[in-house]
Amino acid sequence: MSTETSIAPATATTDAPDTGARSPEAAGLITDARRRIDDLDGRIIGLVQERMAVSAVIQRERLTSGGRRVNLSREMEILAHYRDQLGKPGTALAMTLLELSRGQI
Ligand SMILES: O=C(O)C(=O)C[C@]1(C(=O)O)C=C[C@@H](O)C=C1
Repeated sequence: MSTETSIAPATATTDAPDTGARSPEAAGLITDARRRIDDLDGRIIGLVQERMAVSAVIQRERLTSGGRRVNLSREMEILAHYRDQLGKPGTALAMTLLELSRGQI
């Protein structure tokens, strides 16, 4: 048996992960765009973790000074900001960020 028969052809469609595309061109474009999305997601997660750390500093300072962990008027500002920029789903995103940053209330 020759090696040629046992090796799959190295085309874009066979090399790419499942993209759902129906042409090598579309598969290539989708694979490149998915790499950018993976990179953006990694940066977004890093920013969320940075936000959590900054929020923890604020909360610790307020608690140590005798205040409360939560500041609802500030949370309303943040929710409004996200809603203004992203619409209704922005509110849900901000609520998730707040929960990640200060836990459930
Ligand atoms: O801005 C503050 O005062 C914070 O404590 C930060 C933060 C936030 O993560 O955005 C966290 C808890 C508060 O309830 C409000 C906002």
